[in-house]
Amino acid sequence: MDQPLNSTTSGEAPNPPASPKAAGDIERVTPMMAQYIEIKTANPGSLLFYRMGDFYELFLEDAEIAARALGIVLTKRGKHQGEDIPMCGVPVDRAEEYLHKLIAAGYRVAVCEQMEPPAEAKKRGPKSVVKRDVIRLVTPGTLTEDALLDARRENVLASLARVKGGAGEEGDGYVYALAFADISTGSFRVAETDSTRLSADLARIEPAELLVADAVYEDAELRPLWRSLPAVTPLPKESFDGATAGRRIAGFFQVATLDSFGVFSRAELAAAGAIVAYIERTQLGARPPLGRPQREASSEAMIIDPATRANLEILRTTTGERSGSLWAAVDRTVTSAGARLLARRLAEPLTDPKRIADRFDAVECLADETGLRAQLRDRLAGVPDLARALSRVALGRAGPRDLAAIGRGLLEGTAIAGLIADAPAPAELTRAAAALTGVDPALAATLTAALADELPLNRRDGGFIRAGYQGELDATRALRDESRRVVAALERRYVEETGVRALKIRHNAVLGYFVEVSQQNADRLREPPFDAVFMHRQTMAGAMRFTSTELAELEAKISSAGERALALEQILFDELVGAVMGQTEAIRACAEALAVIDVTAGLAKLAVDERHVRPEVDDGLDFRIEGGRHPVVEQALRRDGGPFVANECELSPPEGARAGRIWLVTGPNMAGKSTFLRQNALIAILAQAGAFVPATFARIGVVDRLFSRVGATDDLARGRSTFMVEMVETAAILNQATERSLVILDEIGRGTATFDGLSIAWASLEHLHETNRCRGLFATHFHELTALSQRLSRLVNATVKVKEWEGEVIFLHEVVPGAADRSYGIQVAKLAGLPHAVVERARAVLTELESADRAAPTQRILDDLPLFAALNRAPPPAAPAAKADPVAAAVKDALAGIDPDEMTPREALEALYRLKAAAKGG
Ligand SMILES: Nc1ncnc2c1ncn2[C@@H]1O[C@H](COP(=O)(O)OP(=O)(O)OP(=O)(O)O)[C@@H](O)[C@H]1O
Repeated sequence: MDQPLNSTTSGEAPNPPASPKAAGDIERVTPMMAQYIEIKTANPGSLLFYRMGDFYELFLEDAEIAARALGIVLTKRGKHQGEDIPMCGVPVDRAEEYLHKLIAAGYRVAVCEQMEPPAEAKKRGPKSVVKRDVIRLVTPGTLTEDALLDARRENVLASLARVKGGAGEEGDGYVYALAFADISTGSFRVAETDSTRLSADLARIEPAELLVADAVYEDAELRPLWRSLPAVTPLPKESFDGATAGRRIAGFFQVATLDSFGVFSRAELAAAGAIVAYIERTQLGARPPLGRPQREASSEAMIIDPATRANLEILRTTTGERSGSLWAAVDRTVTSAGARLLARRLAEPLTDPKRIADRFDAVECLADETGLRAQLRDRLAGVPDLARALSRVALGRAGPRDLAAIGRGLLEGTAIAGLIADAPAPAELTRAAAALTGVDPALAATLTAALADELPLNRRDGGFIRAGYQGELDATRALRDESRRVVAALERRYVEETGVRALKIRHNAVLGYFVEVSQQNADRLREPPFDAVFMHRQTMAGAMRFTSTELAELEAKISSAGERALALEQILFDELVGAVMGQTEAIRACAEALAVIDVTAGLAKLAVDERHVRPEVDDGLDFRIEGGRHPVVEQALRRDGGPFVANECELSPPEGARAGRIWLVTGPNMAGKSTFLRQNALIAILAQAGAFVPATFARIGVVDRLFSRVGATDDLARGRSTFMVEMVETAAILNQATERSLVILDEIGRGTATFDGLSIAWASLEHLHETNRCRGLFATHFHELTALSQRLSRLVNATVKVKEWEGEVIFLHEVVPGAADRSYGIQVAKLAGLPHAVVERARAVLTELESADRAAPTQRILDDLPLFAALNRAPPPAAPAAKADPVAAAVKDALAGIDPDEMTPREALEALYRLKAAAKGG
C-alpha cells in the first residue's frame, strides 16, 4: 500500500497500518502495543518511528512499508490478536539517513520519543510503559536537518488558497494566492496569482510540498498541476479559513494585530494562515524563526512558464541535473546560502529597471575592486550556513555545532562589514553591510567564549563548553576528571593535620572512599579533636577504617560530578540558545546579507573570468545583443578546446515602429540555431536577475514574460503526444505574449505532416507579428516562410552560415542576415553514421523532389493567400484566388486525398511522384 503524498486525501487516511481496533481488542493487547496503537491512530497518514532505547521501531504495516522502502530486514516481535507483529527498526544515530530515504520516496514520518527515563516508568509498577509522544511530523516541506536537505537548494513549503471573486477576463472566477516559506531558512512570502499563471508561479517557487484545501485538491481542472509537483498535501478547509487566518498569523508572530505587516488580501491571508497552521501542527509547538510574510506584487518578476523553464534548463537540465544548467554555469558563490539565493534570483528575474540597476552597481563595484572581491570571497568561504543553523536552534533541534556556526558566522559578518565599509560601495552592498552589524556583538563574543574548539554533534554528549567559561562547571569537571588529585590533596591535609604519616585514603565498592590507618595510629583519630572529624567504619586485622563528613561530601560530589557537569552544560546550552533567540530577526537579516554579498561577489568574479558585460536594462522595447554567447555551451566547448562563435541579435523596434522585431532563423541542421535562440533568452534572464551577460554589449527593454518552445518532449503522464504538447505550448504563447514579451520558437510544426506544419508555423508567425507584436526568434526548416519578410515589416530573415566543401558541410555557427536555401539534412545524417546505402538513396530521392518547382509554396504564400485575412475575418472568402490556377487546383485536389499518417513510406513516395506530375500539369 504505497502512498506517495500526492495520492493522499484527507477523507481517507491513506496509510493507516494498525488502524484503531475496537476498544475490546486494545484491552487484550500488551500495554506497549496499546500505547503504540493509540499514538499511531492519532497520527494518520504517517509512518510512526516509535522510540525504543537506541532504535526507532516500526510495527505492523508501517514495518512492511519501511522495510521495503529502506531495504532493511523485516522481523517479528510478539503477537497481536493472534498474529505475528511485523517489525523493523533503524538505529537512532542513523535515523536521519533513513528519514531522508522515506521522505524522498514520498512518505511522511511521525517521530515518537520516550518522554521519561525507563526507571521513572518502573516506579509506577513493573508493567507500566515508558511515556511516549510524537514530537514532530517530518514532511517534505518541513525539513531542517542538514542531512535531509540539499545545501544549495531551498526547501519550500507552499500553500495555495482560492477564494471566490476576481472577475478577471481570462481567469476562472477565483482569486488565488500562494504563500511560501522555507522553514530551514525562515523566508516567508505571499503573492496573489490567477489560474492562468498558477503553473508558472509554482514552477518558479518549486515547492517541496504544497498545501491545498480538499476542494481545490479535488478540482479536476487543477489535478494535472498536482502531478507536476513532488508532494501535495490536501487539508480540511478550516486550515484555509480566511476569517481566523489573521488571528492565527498574529498568534504565531506573537503580535496583537497584523497592521504592521502591511495589507494582505483575503486569499493571501488564507494561504499564509494555512502555512502557519501546518507548521504548528508538524512542529508540535516549536516555532521556526520565520520572517514576517513579505508581500510580492504579481508584476515583480518575469513570468516564465514551466515548459520554458525546462526548455532553457535554468536550474536543472531536462534530465534533472544541476550540472549543465544555467545556474551551474554562472554559480561562483562560495557558500550554500549564496548558491540558494542565486538560484532564487535566476528563477525570478526582476522587471523593475531600478532594482536591476542596483544589483548591477554592486556587481560592477566588485568586478572592478579585485582586491576587495578576493578578500570578501576569502572570508565568505569560512561562513557557515547561518540561516539553517538558526532554524534548528529555534526548533530545539540544534547541536553545539549550530551555536558555534552562528557565532562564527556573526564574527565573519562583522569582518566582512568592515571590509565593505572601507570601500566606496553602492547601495546594495552598503545595505547588506548594515545588516551585518545589526546583531549585538556581545552575542558572538559569548558564543566564542562559551564553546570549545572541538564540538560534539549532540548536546547530550557534553564537553562542548570551553574550560574557563564558568567556574562551577570547571570545578565540577575538575572533580570528575581529577578526583584522584582532589582525594590526594585531602589525604595530604589529613596527614598534616593529624600528624599520622601513614594515613591513606582508599576506595572500595562497599565503603566507597574511606580513611585507613594502622591499628597503632587509630587511637590518635579517636581522640579529641580528631574524634569529631573521623567516624569509625570498620576494623580490619592490623588496620582501622574511618570516614569523615568532608570525605562523604567529596564522595557524593565525585560520583555525581559527571552527571552534574553534563546537567550544567545543558543549562548553559539553553542560556546560549536563549541569547541567540533574542536576536533571531537580526541574525536572519545577517544571513541574508551574507548571501547577497556572496552572490554579488560571485557574479563579479564570473563577469571578470568569463568576460561578461553590464547590460543596459530600461523600460523600452529594445533587445540588442552584440557578441552574444551561450554561457553553458561556451564553457562546455572550452573544455573540449573549441571556440564559441559570438553572434549579434537585434530585435529592437525598427525606426518609427512601436513594437520589436522577430527574427526568422533558417539554416542547416546542427548549424547552431537552437543555441542561438536559447542564448538570447538566457541573456535576458541573466540581465534581469542582475547579472552581467555573456556579450560585448546588451541593451534590453525589460521582458515581462519569457516564452520558449524549444525541442520536443511528450507528456505521456498527461496523455499528450509530442505534437499535442507542442501545440498546447504554442497556444499558451499566442494567447499570452505581449509587446514586452520575448518569444523563442524553435521548429514549430515539425511534428506533423509537412503542409500542416508549414501552415501552422506560418499562421503562428503572422499572429506573433500582428497581434502579439512581441520580440521574437523563430527558427524553422520551412524555408518557404522566409518569403513572409516581404510582407511583415518587422520580420527579419537571418541564417546560420555553413560552408560546403567536397560534398561535406562545415558549420561556421555565424548568424548573418538572409535566408538559408537548404537544410543539409542528408549531410548531417551522414555525419551521424546513417548506413551508406540509406544516405545515397536519400540523395537520389532529394534530387527527384527538388526538381519539382520549389518556388510553388513560396509563391502561394506571397500571392495566393491573403495575409491576415483569416485573423480578422472569418469565414474565409468563398473562392480563394488559387482556384483560378488549374495546376494549383490539381495539386490541391491531389493533396486533399492524401492522409500522410495512413501511408507507408512507399505509398508516400509514390504520392510525391503523382504530386510532382500534377504540378507539372501532367
Ligand atoms: N555559436 C556557436 N559556436 C560554436 N559552436 C556552436 C555554436 N552554436 C552551436 N554550436 C555547436 O553546434 C551544435 C549544434 O547546435 P544546435 O543544436 O544549436 O543546432 P541547430 O541548428 O539547432 O540544429 P538542428 O536544426 O539540428 O536542431 C551545438 O551542440 C554546439 O556544440
